[in-house]
Amino acid sequence: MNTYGIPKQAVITVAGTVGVGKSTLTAALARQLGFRTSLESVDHNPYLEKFYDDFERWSFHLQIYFLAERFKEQKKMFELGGGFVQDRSIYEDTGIFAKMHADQGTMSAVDYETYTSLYEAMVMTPYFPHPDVLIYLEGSLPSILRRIQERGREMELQTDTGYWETMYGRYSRWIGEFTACPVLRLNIDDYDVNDERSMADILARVGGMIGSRPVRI
Ligand SMILES: Nc1ncnc2c1ncn2[C@@H]1O[C@H](COP(=O)(O)OP(=O)(O)O)[C@@H](O)[C@H]1O
Ligand SMILES: Nc1ncnc2c1ncn2[C@H]1C[C@H](O)[C@@H](COP(=O)(O)O)O1
Repeated sequence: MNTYGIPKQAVITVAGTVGVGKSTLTAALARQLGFRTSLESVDHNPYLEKFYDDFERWSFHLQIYFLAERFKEQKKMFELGGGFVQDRSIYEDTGIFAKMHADQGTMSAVDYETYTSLYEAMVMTPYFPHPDVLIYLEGSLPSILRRIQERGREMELQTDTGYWETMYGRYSRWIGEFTACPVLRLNIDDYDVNDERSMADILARVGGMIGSRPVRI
């Protein structure tokens, strides 16, 4: 247990829409806590650029790839006994991305069914304890679009703004119904990743939420 009341085997997940600041906050919190990070790899993803080029053709491949990557990360966190800050949850892959593409017809019904049954089989394994706290990052759509712009990933810049707007709306509804673990909602205007006190304040709130609840790993 550290000064924030966060057990050393805890798993904290940072969730939120593309560009909101998950990776940046994940790194800052892990540094402050002395935890490891579990990060999404964009650079080595063999499907992501193809997917942005042609959603219909590559949706299923990409979702299976992300599922496999998340599963490997999940297994690693489990085997190392926790102590991780994780960039994005598996709940978002299924509850936001896969569902959005299935609903808008860029993933076929049969592919979505296959994906969902694989996901359900995976979460039934012992490697899938829920995170101790999920930090949900939120902010205004213009601020988030600005961040996507400034980060400058070509494939995202070439994607229609409507895609990010739809995703933004889906995230807002999704988090309102999310019950898998305790949620700390954090507005992106209310913290500074370069300020230790600001990070300590977030961690104290996380510690308060974990409180005496048993850590699952
Ligand atoms: N607290 C912050 N203040 C200002 N800019 C930020 C902040 N957090 C992230 N950014 C910038 O916003 C962009 C997206 O951040 P990133 O952490 O990659 O988002 P995500 O992982 O959610 O896609 C990056 O250019 C990053 O430098
Ligand atoms: N499950 C996913 N399906 C489609 N696209 C996804 C999924 N998970 C992440 N992505 C995309 C979105 C971004 O372009 C990159 C990285 O996400 P970020 O929110 O910037 O960490 O991958």
